[in-house]
Amino acid sequence: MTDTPKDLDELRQRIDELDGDILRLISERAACAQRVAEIKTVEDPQAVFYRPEREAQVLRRIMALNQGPLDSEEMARLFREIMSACLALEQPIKVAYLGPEGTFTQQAALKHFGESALSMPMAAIDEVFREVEAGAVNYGVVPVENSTEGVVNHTLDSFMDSSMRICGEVVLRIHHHLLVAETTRRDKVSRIYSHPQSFAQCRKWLDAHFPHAERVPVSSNAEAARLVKTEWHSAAIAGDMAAKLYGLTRLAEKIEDSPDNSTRFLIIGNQDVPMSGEDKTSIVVAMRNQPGALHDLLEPFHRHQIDLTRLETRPSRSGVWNYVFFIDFKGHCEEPRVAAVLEEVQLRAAELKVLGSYPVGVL
Ligand SMILES: C=C(O[C@@H]1C=C(C(=O)O)C=C[C@H]1O)C(=O)O
Repeated sequence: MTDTPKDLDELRQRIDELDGDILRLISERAACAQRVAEIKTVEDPQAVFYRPEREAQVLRRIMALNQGPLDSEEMARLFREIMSACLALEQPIKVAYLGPEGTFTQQAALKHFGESALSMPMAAIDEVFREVEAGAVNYGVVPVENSTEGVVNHTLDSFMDSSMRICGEVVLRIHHHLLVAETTRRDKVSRIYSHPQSFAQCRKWLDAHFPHAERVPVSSNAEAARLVKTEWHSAAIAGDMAAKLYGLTRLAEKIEDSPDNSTRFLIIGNQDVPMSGEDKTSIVVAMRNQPGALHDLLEPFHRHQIDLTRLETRPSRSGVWNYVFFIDFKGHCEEPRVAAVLEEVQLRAAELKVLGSYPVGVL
């Protein structure tokens, strides 16, 4: 922009011009993405258009280039939607998530794939796995750990019986609100519905503000929001998606006890994701039950200076090995250093399964 427009009319004219430019550029970008899809289809008629590593690179580049005034995350969010719409031109991506509609998992699915994805609620985590395995959907989204409540065991257990790969991760800041309906008598709230995890995450706030209200655990936050619609003396603890879905208003906002309450979700699919430049790998390892087993398992990571980001233990269900370890670490299995560690672990372990290498969550 050479000279600064001075009055409102001029500014609005300039905005119209810029919108025209943006429109033209987005259309040109969409045409390029369509062309990429055509080339992919010629190479392989069954080609998967969605490329997690490429999308992560696009978003990271945008964040690095951004100079404001919008913050980088906001800018990446806009580009996330542009990519989502471009991809949907070819085929809207189908994503199964742990439902019902209005849960944080749906929010995570849309944050990762954008609003043009078709998201389908499933009743349980193993159903999400089954839908992906059966090819009914392209990907699945399941919660795996919460910063205050810890690991989601169902998800880890599902990986033990499944051949699904991890294709990505997404971290969502979890904000809980106390929600009421238009008909709720706000001064007479005597019952609060929520998911047990959300109750746990808001326990101190509830003790301070609603010590006498009955806390009724239900299967999801969205279910809690639905129930509130029918009862004048009830409130729900749930997030923005559920509030919007059921037309509830916030009696109190962000009532979670820990201000950086977040949940990590995994994207599961049946694709091996190439390197993006900033990746993580997840493995599950069964060790023989003998003294020093955990030390033997971790020693190669230490020696090759590989950063562990998570270690979980689950009882093995086979009975032969007592415990299995879920390990996340920085790096991609195609990197020589990571390949070397995995080879060593393989020798020491009773069983090793690489669940996937995938881009570190960008948004
Ligand atoms: C265009 C491509 O395909 C898809 C669309 C992308 C985009 O709009 O930038 C990026 C990765 C893929 O999910 C590609 O592989 O480059």
